[in-house]
Amino acid sequence: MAPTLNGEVDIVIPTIRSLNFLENWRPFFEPYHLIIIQDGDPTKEIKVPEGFDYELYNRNDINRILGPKANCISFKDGACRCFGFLVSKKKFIYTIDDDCFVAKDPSGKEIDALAKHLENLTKPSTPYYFNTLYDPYREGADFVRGYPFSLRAGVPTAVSHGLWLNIPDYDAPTQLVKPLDRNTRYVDAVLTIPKGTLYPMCAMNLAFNRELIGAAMYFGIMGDGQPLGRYDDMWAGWCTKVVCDHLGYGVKTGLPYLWHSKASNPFVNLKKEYNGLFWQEEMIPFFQSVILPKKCTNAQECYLELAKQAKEKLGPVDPYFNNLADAMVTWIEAWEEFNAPANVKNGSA
Ligand SMILES: O=c1ccn([C@@H]2O[C@H](COP(=O)(O)OP(=O)(O)O[C@H]3O[C@@H](CO)[C@H](O)[C@H]3O)[C@@H](O)[C@H]2O)c(=O)[nH]1
Ligand SMILES: [Mn+2]
Repeated sequence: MAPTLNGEVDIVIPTIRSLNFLENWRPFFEPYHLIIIQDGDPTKEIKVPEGFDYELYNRNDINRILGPKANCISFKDGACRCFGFLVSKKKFIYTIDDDCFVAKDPSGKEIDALAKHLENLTKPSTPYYFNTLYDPYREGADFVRGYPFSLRAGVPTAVSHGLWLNIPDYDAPTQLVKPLDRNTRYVDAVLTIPKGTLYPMCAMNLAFNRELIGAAMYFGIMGDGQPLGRYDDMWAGWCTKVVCDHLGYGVKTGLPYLWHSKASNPFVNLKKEYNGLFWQEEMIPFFQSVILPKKCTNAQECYLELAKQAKEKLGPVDPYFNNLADAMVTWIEAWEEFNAPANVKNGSA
């Protein structure tokens, strides 16, 4: 059974809408602390349903707390959520969108998504050799015949990527041509993504070990004033995967599911994503060819090296990547300020 670990988990929610969805999660989220990032107009009053333990930050708070470094936190894009990762002091983060609800498994039972993520994160991963029965650490499963005993201890899990029933995480062109597509397929599986394989990470239903990989879970500069939006989680997913591969951590995908209720507007999304649809053809090969030096032994060091290589290799694609690489460095400066053991800053609003 999944551990509760409520003193060790923060739930981070970016929002431009309302937090009514929390009512649906009440039995599952009430024991935990919420960090809410209110995006858009900071003068708008946002209601948090009674009984939840939370801290809330709007743009004015972010500017006040980070000063000049606030320019590494996006405005008018879900990427703003990474401010919550920065100010958290917990070991684990679960981040979820405000249009996501509790899904049911095929037996009709409500899925406790956070509990399943914690189970994924507290059990090892197997990135070096694929187990054909998927997660060998699940009850009722094990390593299959031919699985080397030397690899059966696995490696620490840094990221748990959950999936979505109902509205799938499509890009704008796919949304435009398949507006009625709904995901009804519940696949009862958790897989470790093999070492050397990238994946499109979605932040709608995502958990990670902040101590292991938090410094690399930066969502970039997107949205207002930038030529790119909605690639926040993709960028963070590519960065964290290459860092996990280098440091020997695992990334899992599959269970748990949640119910994604609202399709964002595909025309608006197309405008935001437009450059990314071209640039991803350069970004992904870049990440596929990144080699991090042996001297990088933690997420911060890896991330600074990644920023350097991104500037060198992607800067010529578009000047945007020079700014993104600079923002990555600013993020690490902020991360070190907030997370230095001797200098733990109180980020409370
Ligand atoms: O300007 C904004 C826009 C949105 N948010 C908050 O971010 C999440 C996700 O937004 P939304 O539901 O509109 O987007 P989707 O297309 O369904 O989600 C996917 O796009 C990803 C890329 O950003 C995202 O991670 C995916 O899940 C909601 O909570 C919005 O309120 C925002 O803060 N600012
Ligand atoms: Mn959504």
